[in-house]
Amino acid sequence: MVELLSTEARKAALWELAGWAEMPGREAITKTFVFKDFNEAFGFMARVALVAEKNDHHPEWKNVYKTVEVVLATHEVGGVTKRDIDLAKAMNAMARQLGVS
Ligand SMILES: C[C@H](O)[C@H](O)[C@H]1CNC2=NC(N)=NC(=O)C2=N1
Repeated sequence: MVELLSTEARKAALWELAGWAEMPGREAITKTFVFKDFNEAFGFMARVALVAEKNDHHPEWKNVYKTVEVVLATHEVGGVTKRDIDLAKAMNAMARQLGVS
């Protein structure tokens, strides 16, 4: 069973995750990505979807035109685990490949 990160571990991990923040009122991390256009935003989501399926760990996200709002938490344990940190890192890398920080 995957373990919840301690508060200090979660905060330390967030230092390394450009643009990610704790979600107010919920143990989760969140980031909003803004892309050049819808095509890039959806291309990002398609790439992330493949990684999420491979890792069996999925984001909660909302896409409006060129914006993708993402929330990551591990539902099985009701909070933030290493899986969320790893997916956030992967998302930042995939966004950077599209020229978005
Ligand atoms: C059955 C399946 O393996 C589980 O429901 C997986 C799927 N993807 C998941 N994604 C996330 N974010 N949290 C989970 O606990 C989770 N569990």
